[in-house]
This record gives sequence, structure tokens and C-alpha cells, in this order.
Amino acid sequence: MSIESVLHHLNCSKTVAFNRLAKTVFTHIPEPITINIRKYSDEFLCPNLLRGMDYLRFPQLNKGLAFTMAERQTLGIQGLLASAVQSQEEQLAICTYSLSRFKNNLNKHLYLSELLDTNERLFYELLGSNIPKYLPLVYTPTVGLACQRFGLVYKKPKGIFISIHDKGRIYKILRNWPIPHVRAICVTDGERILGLGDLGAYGMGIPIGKLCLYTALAGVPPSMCLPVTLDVGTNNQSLLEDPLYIGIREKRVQGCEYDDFIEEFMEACCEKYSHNVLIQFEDFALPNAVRLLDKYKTRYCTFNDDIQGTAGVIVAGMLTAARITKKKLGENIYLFLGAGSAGVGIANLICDAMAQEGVSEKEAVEKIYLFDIDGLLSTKRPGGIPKHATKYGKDLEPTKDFGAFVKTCKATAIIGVSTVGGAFTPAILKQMAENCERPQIYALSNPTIKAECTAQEAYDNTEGRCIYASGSPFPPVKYNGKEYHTGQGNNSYIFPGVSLGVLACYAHHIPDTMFLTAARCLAKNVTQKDLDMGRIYPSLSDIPILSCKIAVDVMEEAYKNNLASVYPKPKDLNKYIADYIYKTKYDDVRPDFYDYPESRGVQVKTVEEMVKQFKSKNK
Ligand SMILES: NC(=O)C1=CN([C@@H]2O[C@H](COP(=O)(O)OP(=O)(O)OC[C@H]3O[C@@H](n4cnc5c(N)ncnc54)[C@H](OP(=O)(O)O)[C@@H]3O)[C@@H](O)[C@H]2O)C=CC1
Ligand SMILES: CC(=O)C(=O)O
Ligand SMILES: [Mg+2]
Repeated sequence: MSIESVLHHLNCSKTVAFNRLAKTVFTHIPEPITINIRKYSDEFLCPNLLRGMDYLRFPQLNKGLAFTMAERQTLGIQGLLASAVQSQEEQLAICTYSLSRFKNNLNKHLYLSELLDTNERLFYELLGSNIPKYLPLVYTPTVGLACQRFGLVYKKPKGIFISIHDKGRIYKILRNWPIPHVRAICVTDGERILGLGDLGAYGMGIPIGKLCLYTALAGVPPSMCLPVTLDVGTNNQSLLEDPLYIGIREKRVQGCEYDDFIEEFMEACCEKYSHNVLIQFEDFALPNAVRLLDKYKTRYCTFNDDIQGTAGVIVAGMLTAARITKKKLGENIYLFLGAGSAGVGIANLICDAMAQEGVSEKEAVEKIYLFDIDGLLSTKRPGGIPKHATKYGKDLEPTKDFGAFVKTCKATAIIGVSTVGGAFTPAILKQMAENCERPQIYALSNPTIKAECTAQEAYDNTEGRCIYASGSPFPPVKYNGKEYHTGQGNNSYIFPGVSLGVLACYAHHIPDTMFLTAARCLAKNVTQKDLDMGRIYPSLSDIPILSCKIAVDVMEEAYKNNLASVYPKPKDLNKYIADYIYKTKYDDVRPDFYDYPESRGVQVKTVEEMVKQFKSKNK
């Protein structure tokens, strides 16, 4: 049967037919049809061609029982929904209640994931209604658990898997993503998922979670976002033997084959989605993370969140801490447990921030000490110093005794990015309290079980004098009859806002300086009330507003340095950003991906316009 006769038989437009029957029909059609598939898939979800049922089936359009009677009649979905008409507020209340009935966080995560598959705007409305409560369910720590159980969690595609066996066909695979106007990609190869190690294709939970935060925390329209997992195998033996494992059951590919694969991926993304598509690298293992960032940061619009985003949030914390300690950055001694992507990324940005205080690079480096699994980065140690951290090598005797070194170097700030839960022992914390009046303790490893110490431990062992932040959230600390709400030193304060700014002005590169700009903007927005509560970051609920502020600062910097591509420069960047962001309310928006066909010259009608037209026709 030819495609034309299939379509004739269906008696409906080609695009609709394709959308509805792509799976059942085209899978049986021989190869030449792929040319047509490309053409049709570009028209996917064109609003004028949607059928009623599609408004219930596509989470981007679905409003569930919130479709009014008039809408139901216009769209041809009357009877497909129960008679009640609910407001979005009522739906929100029902979701809040439903979610509260689950006792287990993974089940809550699954509920939210299904809501996202059903009604996208309601999902984001719910997240936005209480960010501190819901963020830990879609992000760290629960996302770690979801990744570990991804074989059970995985139901519907929320992103693209590209395997090493797809080499030579990456562009074609990207074309299969149904929404053509992707602007931001978050990609992982699953080798270092949080502090949980190599989770292979199960790592997909991370790009999905990070891109959820693009929307929930910065209002980036979800249809612009594409999560990608590059499945190059896994060296995790238990996954290779896990019957539920969803990735390829092979050892990781390395060397030239890996590099060529990544190169093809980068090129394919640009070919498919334009040259300034933003590509965020997430949770790559150390050697690849550093190498790929160096290789691509001047060639593509890309950043590595673990290196640069993390650096931004921690330097912001340190700038805020300076308000408490009355000491400049250059007057501290920094000691890192962990000299990987996050550790060296933070160290480098501290140096950049000190440079702005007038401290020379040599002096800055002298104030920073790093430990990795082999101990202090000492020029005298047998294995030498990893290349990415050479400049931090100290001409000191090698030691593996981190605890003793806290005293030797008189650290005023310790930064845990080691993946070793509990590594900041009570003895270490007590020593920090002896080293200075207000010791800074950053226990940044994720998820919660990997944190180098809890918030309560930090307070208990420093006479309540510490300045503390952790990568995953901890319950409030009780100390000396007072309650403290410590902050989350997590890159989620930085990457959504930076990405929003980059996307909004179509910046073509993302220099390191943008992360310092973001850090300064974040630090500036910490209030005295935050400090009094014991946190060096604003409330998590404030992130959406902060992201807009960061985006504006990032755009200013992009324009100043000729990195932006939207000209003329918008007169009022605040307004430009406010107009740009995704709105979750049913009434005051057209569903997100209406925007794209319109921008391609397709006549678009909102549901509201259709209702109006319907009413006037039926007068
Ligand atoms: N809060 C946040 O926003 C962020 C938190 N993180 C968290 O930080 C942690 C590290 O991430 P990342 O830097 O990307 O990971 P990497 O794998 O790049 O680095 C880990 C570092 O820890 C070192 N290490 C491992 N075990 C020990 C040990 N027993 N003693 C001393 N050092 C040790 C490693 O040494 P070696 O290389 O020699 O093995 C390496 O230097 C993760 O848990 C991650 O979740 C990461 C990014 C953001
Ligand atoms: C927060 C984050 O990016 C990480 O733990 O890897
Ligand atoms: Mg990460």
C-alpha cells in the first residue's frame, strides 16, 4: 500500500494522519518514506491540524476537567471528560492532596512524573506553588533514587537515547523528537550521576530533572528543552547484570571512538537545531567533563554545569559569607575534599573572584588546597597531580590525612565535593571552629547520603558558629534553643538563570565570566533576613525571580561582549525576559508550543480565540 493510498483511505490531512498513525502505519512502510517523515514531523502538533482527542492526549495542551463546556464543544471532546468543570486552582488542590497521600518520596516522584505526562501546565503550576517542598521530589535527593530505579520508573519517552551503535545516524535520531524547535539540550553519558557513580542509561533521570528546573525555576518554555542520554555502555557490573537495565549491555566505549561520537553529536545538534542551540553537559565523569568543556566551550554554545554552575553558586555563597565574616575572599584559606569537576571548577572561579579584588593569580592559588582520593595535591606525591588541577599542586610533603591538614593549613573554609558521605567528622568540624570565628562548611556532595556532614552535625561541632551550606536539603537545625534553616549550595540557583539569559538573547558562547556575573547577582540578592535564618542563599521559592535577574545580567554581559544575536538589543531587558517566560496559568497563555508554528508563519488560533469564533458562529 502506498502512503498516498493510506492517507486517502484515512480521509484526513496528511499531517494529522501522520501524527496519529506514524507508529502503526509508517513502521511498515519501506525506506524511501523517511523523506516524507521528515517533512511531516516538522509540522507535528501544528494547532490548526489537531483533533479534539489530541487536546487530551498531549500534556502540553491538556487541561483535563478545566476545559470549559464551550471549549469541549468547540474541540469535539464533550463526553470524553466527566461533566464537572474544574478551575485550575481546584485541580491544584486535588493534586496537592493526592501527592500528600504518598508516604514514600519515590512514589511522589512517580506521581509527579505522570502528572507531567498528562498535564504539563498543571505540573509546573504545582511545582511553582511550593518550590521548597516539591523541588526535592523532582531533583536531588529523590532524582538520585529515581535514576537508580530507572528501569522501573521508565514509562514514556521524555528525552532521546542515542547509543554508540547509532554512530553515523545521530542527526536522523534527533529528527525523531516530535517538537522541532528545541533551543536547549541537557546531555549526560551517565558516568557520574550525582555521587552515585556510573548509572549508564539510567542516568536519563538527570537531564530530565535538570530541564524540568529550566522551566520550574526560570520559565524556559518546556518545548524548547530536550533531555539526551548518550548511551556508550556502562562499567557498572550490577547494571550489566540487572534484568531491568534499559541501556546497552556493554562496557563503556572510550578513546577515539567516544570522542568521534561526541563530535558527531555536537555537530548533529547544530545541524538540526541551529548553531546557537545551548548544550548543557551534566554528570560526565571527570576526565571527559574537563576535556570536553575545554574542547567545546569556544566552538559551541555550551557549558558544564558541574564545573561552572557549581562554581557560580559556591562563589556566591562565599561572597555572602564575606558579609558575615567581614573578610574578603582573599583573606580566607580554602581546603577542598575532592579535586574533580566541581572542586576544581569552584577553585578556578574563586581565583577569578579574587582577581577582581586585586589578588594576583599566584597569591590566589596559594590560598587554595585540594585533596583527591590520593591525598593532598602535592608536587612530591608519587602519582603526580591530575592535569586539570596542576596549578594547585603544592610544594609540600604528601599527606592523606585531611583531618590533620585542616589544622596545618588553618583552613577557614572546607568544601566537600568528594562523594564521601560523613567525611567531615566531628573532629574536623571542631578543628574548623578552632581555626576561626565563623568557619565555612560546604558539604556539597549529592544526594543526601553523600553529604560530607549534615547541617546539624556542622552546628553541633562548631558551637553553632559555622556558616553552612549543603548540596541536598537538610531539615532545620536546632541549636541552643534556636532554629536555623541552612541553605542549599546547589547549582540550581545558577544554571536556570544563566540558560534563560543565554537563550533569550541567542548568545553564541558562554564564557566563564558569565558564571561570576551570576554569582554576584545571586549574592546581591541575599537579605539580612536570610542571614539571620542561617542561610547564605535566598529561599528556594525566590529562585524564579532570581533566575530572571541573573538572566538580565547575563544578557547585559552578552551584549557588552558581542555574544548576543538578538538585535536591536531590547530596550527593557526586564520586560523582555518577563514576556519571554513560560506561563503556567491556563487563562493567560496560549499553550507553549503554539509559539513556534506562529514564528514560522503558520496561522495560529488560541483555544480562547476558537471559542470566540465558535460562539459567534452559533449565535
Ligand atoms: N551541590 C552541587 O551543586 C553539586 C554537587 N556535586 C557533587 O559533588 C560530588 C563530586 O562531583 P564531581 O566533582 O563532579 O565528581 P568528580 O568525580 O569529578 O570528583 C570527585 C573527586 O572526589 C575525589 N574523591 C573520591 N573519593 C575520595 C576520598 N575518599 N577522599 C578524597 N577525595 C576523594 C576524587 O578523587 P579521584 O579523582 O582521585 O578519584 C575526585 O577528585 C558529587 O557527589 C556531586 O553530586 C557536583 C556538582 C554540583
Ligand atoms: C547538583 C549536581 O549537578 C550534581 O550533584 O551533580
Ligand atoms: Mg550534576
